[in-house]
Order: sequence, then C-alpha cells, then structure tokens
Amino acid sequence: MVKKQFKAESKRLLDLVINSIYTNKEIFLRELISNASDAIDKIYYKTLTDDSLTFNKDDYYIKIVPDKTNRVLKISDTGIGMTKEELDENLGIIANSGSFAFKNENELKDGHEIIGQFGVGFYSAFMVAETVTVISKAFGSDEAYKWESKGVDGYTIEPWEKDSFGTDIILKIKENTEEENYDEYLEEYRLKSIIKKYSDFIRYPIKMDITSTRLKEGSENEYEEYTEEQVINSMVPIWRKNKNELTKEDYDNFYAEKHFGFDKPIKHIHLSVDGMLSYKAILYIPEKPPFDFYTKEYEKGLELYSNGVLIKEKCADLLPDYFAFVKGIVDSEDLSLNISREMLQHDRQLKLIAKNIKNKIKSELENLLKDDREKYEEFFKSFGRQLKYGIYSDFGTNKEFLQDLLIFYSSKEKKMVTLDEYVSRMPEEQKYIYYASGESIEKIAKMPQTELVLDKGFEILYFTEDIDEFAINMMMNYKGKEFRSVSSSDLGLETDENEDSSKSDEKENKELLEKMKELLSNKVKDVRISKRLKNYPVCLANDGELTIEMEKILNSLPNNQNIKAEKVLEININHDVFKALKDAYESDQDKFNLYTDLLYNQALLIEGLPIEDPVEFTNNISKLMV
Ligand SMILES: Nc1ncnc2c1ncn2[C@@H]1O[C@H](COP(=O)(O)OP(=O)(O)OP(=O)(O)O)[C@@H](O)[C@H]1O
Repeated sequence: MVKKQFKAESKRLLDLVINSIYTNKEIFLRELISNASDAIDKIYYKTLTDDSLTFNKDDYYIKIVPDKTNRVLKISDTGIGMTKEELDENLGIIANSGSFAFKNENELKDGHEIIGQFGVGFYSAFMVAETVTVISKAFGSDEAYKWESKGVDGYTIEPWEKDSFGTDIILKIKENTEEENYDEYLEEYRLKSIIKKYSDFIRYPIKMDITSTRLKEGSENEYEEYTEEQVINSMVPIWRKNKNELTKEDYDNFYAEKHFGFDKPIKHIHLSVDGMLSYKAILYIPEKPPFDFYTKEYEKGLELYSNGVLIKEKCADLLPDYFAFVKGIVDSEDLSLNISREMLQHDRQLKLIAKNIKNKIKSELENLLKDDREKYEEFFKSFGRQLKYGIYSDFGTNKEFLQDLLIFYSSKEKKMVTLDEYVSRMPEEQKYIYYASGESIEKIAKMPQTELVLDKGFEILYFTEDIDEFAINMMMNYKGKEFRSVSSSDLGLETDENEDSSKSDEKENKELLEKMKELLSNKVKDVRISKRLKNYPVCLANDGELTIEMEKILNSLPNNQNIKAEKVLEININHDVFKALKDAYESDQDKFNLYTDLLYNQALLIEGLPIEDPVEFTNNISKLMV
C-alpha cells in the first residue's frame, strides 16, 4: 500500500489546524459531529430530488462510542459516506470542502442546514488523536475504504469491509501529558457534556451507550450496573419552535437549563426574523442582577449559534453595554464565520443583528413601562443604574435612545415617574426640571433646599443613586427643559418683587455677611441671604456645575483629586437665629464668631458632609450652654 503525502501547503495548514486555529481542544467533537450531520443532510437532500428514494428518519443517526481500554473513540454516522476518490480529495487536501461543493452543486441557498464550508474541521481530530482512521462506504456503492493518518506524515487508503453505508471515524486518543489530560475524551460524562454544549441542536439523534446503576430487581439494597442507549441531544431548539406552541413555563425552563440565572426572568422576547437578514433569537430580561453584575468580572454576551451549532458562548458584540443584563441566544444561518468557527470576523450581518436586537429590547422595555409599571419598577431597581451608565458613557452618544426608559421618584406623585410624565405636567411658569440628590428618599424629603420649590407647587425628582446627577448632567436637558438642582444658587424662581426685597436685604446686611465670609474664607465661596429657606436657619447651596452631592461621590472614589464644589452658605433672614446673629454682630464679636462657626457646621451636617473639627464643634456647643 502506497503512503500518499499531504500536499506541501496542506502540511503547513495541518500544522496550523492542530496547533493554532482552535483555542479549545474539545471542539474536535463538535467538528466531527457537524460533519456527520452534514453527511446525513446530504442523503436527505438527495431524497428531495430523487423520487425513488425515501428518507426514513429513524435510519439516520450519529453514534459516539468510547472504549477506555483501547483508548479509542468512535464517531459513526449513517450518512452519505465517501468513495475512494472522495476520501482522497476531501481528507487528502486540506481546505477542500466536499460539503461546500455539495451546497454549490445542489444550489442549496435558502434554508440549507449544511454546516461545513472551509474544509479544515476534520483535522481538528489530530488535536486529541495520534491516529485517525476513517472507514467509509458511499451511498449506493458496494465498496468500502479505510483512510488512515497519523497527521503530518501523510495518509493511506485501502479497501475495507463495511456492512452499511456511512462513515466511522476512529480516533486513537493521545496519551496524557503533563499539561494535557486526554483521558477525559474517553469519559462518558465529559463526552456527554461536550455534546450538550456544542451540538445539542443538531437535527439528528446523537446516541451514546450510557452506563448507570439501579436497584436490583427484588432486592432492597443491592445495585447493578446497566447500559442503555440514550439520545444525548435535544435536536429541536426551542427557538425554532412556533411561539404559539410554547408556554411561559417552556421559556422559564430554558432559562434555567441554560443557567442564565437563578431567578425567573421578568420578560422573554422570542424573535424570528426573515428577509434580508434572517435569524432567530430568544432574549430574557432577568429579574435580579447576578452577584457580579456591577463588577469588572461580569461578562456580557449572548450565545451565538450558526445552524444550531454553538459558535460562541458569550458573543459580546451582540449587546451594547447598557443592555449587558440581557441573556439569551441568537441563531443565524447568515453569519460569515471564520475558519476556526470560534471567532467572527467583523461581520456586517452580526452588526445588523446587534442593531436589530438593541432596538427590540428597547421597545420591549418601553412596552413593559407602559403596560406593567410594577414589573418595570422591579426591573429598574435591578438594572436602572446600568441604563444611567449608558446615558453617561460614550460622551452621551446614547442619551436620546435611553432617556425615555428612565424613572425617578417624584415629590408630587410619591412614586416613580418618567421624564415625559414630569415635563407634560409642568406649569407654564416653571423653567426647569428640578431634582434633589441625597442618600435616600426620606433624607431628601427633609432637605431645606427643597422648601421653596415645593412651596411653589413644583415637582422635584429625587436622585438617590450616585450616577444620577452625572447622567443628567450628560443629558443637559429633556425636551428642551434644562435640569436644575434644588441646591443650585440660581433656581430661576425670582419674581421681580422678591428679587428687589432680597437685594435690599443683602444691602442692609452687607457688612455682617462680609464678616461671615471672612471668617469662613477658606470654607465657602460666599455667604448670602437665602431666597429659598422658610423653616430652616441655614443651608449650603452651590455655584457652578459641580454639586455638593457630586463632590461627595468624586471624593469617595479611589485616587480622588479632592475636588470641591463651590459652596455658598445661605442664611434665612426671617429665622429667629438670624436676629440672634445680628445682635451678636452688633454687641459681642466673640459670640458672633461662635455663631458663624456653628451655623456653618449645621449646614454641613444637614448636607451630610463631615464636620471638619468635631471636637471644636462640641466645645462650641458647650460654650452656648454655660
Ligand atoms: N462523516 C463524513 N461523512 C461524509 N463526508 C465527510 C465526513 N466527514 C468529512 N467529510 C467530507 O470531508 C470534507 C472535509 O471535511 P472538514 O471537516 O475538513 O471540512 P468541512 O466540514 O467541509 O468544513 P469546515 O472546516 O467548515 O468544517 C467535508 O466537506 C465532507 O465532504
């Protein structure tokens, strides 16, 4: 028997396949099973065009048989098989795909399922096998042949015996090395899990003899081993089924089976898109974030299938970061895969699918917001923060896309409201969308800065998450209405009348205010008569873009630059405390200094900021008491 050499280029290519193309050795099984499935498909297509043939589904299957003793793994199929010439051409020339040629010859365009196209998958077997033997009998032929190779040094072909048509691939599994455990490819449970992972939705049954134990008949404590042939794959993927055939429970079960989460999804989206672009998808909006969701460790992505074969477990390109919480699968025949089938080249189709999916998720969230507020609020509790990050990041590129998905607690409604709802009920004279930031709704409700705005009957949105103000700053406005913090020194509420009276108050108390400013010179930018306070004696406001809440957040970050908001101490001229302050100013300088210090510290406390010198502060209070 003559040993044939692989063509020169083929040798290099073979080396590439074995050592570089695939990052994961276990995929050899996916490749061989895909070939077997293609081989059965080819018979199926033949029966479509040849009336003398019938396709009896039960006759077609793939069988996996591990033999630990001899270190042999056999993958058999009842497919179309190969003639001597085909063995030579398809397995002797690397990158020659008989399947690709078959697709072209038979002009299988739409709805084709054939997986092979590059003509390299078969050789991935050499990643785990020292010898690969192929015994094949072509459909309609009386002769069988054996092809055998140990890899780079060539292959042999000789006549062989085989009862029925189809192909057996026999792998002599490599011995273990220090780095690599090859034994696992002979273990029943491991093979089963590889099949489930990559080939669960191959349309033909993948069978294996599975050994289990059971109670011996008639005995109460004696067990026996028994072996039973089982079909390992589910065959028909749920996403290929008709929506009408599926219940919510089916979708929930699939979510659990796929380990997308321990929770129950809030919503599922089943897409079946045909036309220029065709794909199927099942997407889930989970109820709860996974424990690592808001950490760097969390990996977003959807499972990507091509013709039911798993290509990528987490295809990140399919989801924008702001929808990173979405789980699910996408299956498309239209993807241009690269040779390793593991990565996709920058694929136009993939981009289109991603865009489609993004829009679909958004519209489904909008529907949820409209139709089931309670559920939406539950969702928002879990993932609202991610949407806000989406508005803030990428320099606000996505702000318009996402803004209508935001909800905030409203002082007026005492519940979560959308920006659209807020703006649509704004009185004509209200210039801004007001918001107040703080740790919790309860704390914000007590903020002195909210008094005037509330008094005017205007609604305030309560911001309790650290990202809120940053996101809103990025948005700048909503439907032409600017956002304004209630702590801002300019609330846009001044009427001419109170503007005049506050001006005369400022004038009247100019020296007192100047003196206070001097005493607090390195702490506040200015001391002013407040236009907003009613019941409280003092508060802090801010000039400029950076609010006091933002200062707190920035300074809580590692490597913070100790950034300071421009603070203004505001005093309520109508409060009794002011009268006492004025008296002290006129008669007792020490007392005035003491009061100034106390008022400033009170303002800090109300704002939730730390007092710079707590010992001095308590001493000062003591001074008042004695
Ligand atoms: N079990 C099989 N039965 C019949 N023909 C097979 C079988 N396995 C491989 N072949 C033939 O060998 C060719 C080469 O297989 P190989 O897996 O290398 O490439 P492919 O499946 O065509 O493409 P890809 O690299 O995309 O998997 C196939 O196109 C097919 O014609």
